[in-house]
Amino acid sequence: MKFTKMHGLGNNYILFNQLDSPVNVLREKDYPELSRILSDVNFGIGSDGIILVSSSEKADFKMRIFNEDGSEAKNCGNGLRCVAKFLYDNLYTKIPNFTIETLSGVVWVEVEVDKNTTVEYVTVDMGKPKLLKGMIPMVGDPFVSAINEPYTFGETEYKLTCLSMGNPHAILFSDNVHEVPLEEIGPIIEHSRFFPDRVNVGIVHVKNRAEIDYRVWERGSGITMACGTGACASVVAAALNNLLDINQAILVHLPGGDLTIRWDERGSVCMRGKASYICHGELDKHFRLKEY
Ligand SMILES: N[C@@H](CCC[C@H](N)C(=O)O)C(=O)O
Repeated sequence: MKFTKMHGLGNNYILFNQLDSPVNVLREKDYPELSRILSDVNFGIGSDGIILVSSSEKADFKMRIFNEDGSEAKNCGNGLRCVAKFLYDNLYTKIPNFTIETLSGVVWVEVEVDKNTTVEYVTVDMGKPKLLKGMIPMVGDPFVSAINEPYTFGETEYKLTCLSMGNPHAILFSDNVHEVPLEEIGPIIEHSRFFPDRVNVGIVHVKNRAEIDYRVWERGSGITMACGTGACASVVAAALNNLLDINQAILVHLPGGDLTIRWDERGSVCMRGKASYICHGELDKHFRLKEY
């Protein structure tokens, strides 16, 4: 089983290309375990999860993503940019814009190549944010949204703005993204009773009306260097709290680098950023690295 390890701003995934092999050596029930084993930084390869790329009946290609803990997510912004780069660089498409099916729907991507004609930047139309509690999902009236609503965790109250970008995000605002102990409150909020499917937790500092800082605790993976859907969710959350001017490109600073996000309130959220290779390799039938 050949793999390619890639990252989008340090958010790193082990990608399995299932486009060429009609006989899939992996079975559906193997994926969660494979993700847990390979993601382990001490005994595996080390990653935030695995990504499967295959053909689709609804779009040009299909992507599935499993977190480090083996849970399957419906969407992954950084993963989509990696998959788009992989597909174009490896000549699975010669057209710079194409569609990818995810479990949360079909997205449109566009690649920009550098002077070596390999993909440098990818823009993804991440679709419309889902703002109603029932669609996130979170507890409470399913037909209202959670904008700067107080929630208590233990002794501490946090004001959360929650929405789904295909996967659920809870955003809280702070004057400094490093001031809030994300390692402590991330898992508490992720597993709290307010979010039946758990949640990704983000801290946002609004620097000015076109620029934010963002740190994330990812559902199923913990602290990561970046989260694409989370960056989109942060911009939407800040706009809903009237802290940003929408209909313009917002610069999002993440620990692993920058993304540009644009949300037209009537429509989709568009994300533009880089994707990169880390290494290629091969696994044996016990999911261990093949040595050469
Ligand atoms: N890092 C991703 C999101 C991956 C899935 C997430 N942890 C979840 O379970 O919802 C991104 O770039 O969007």
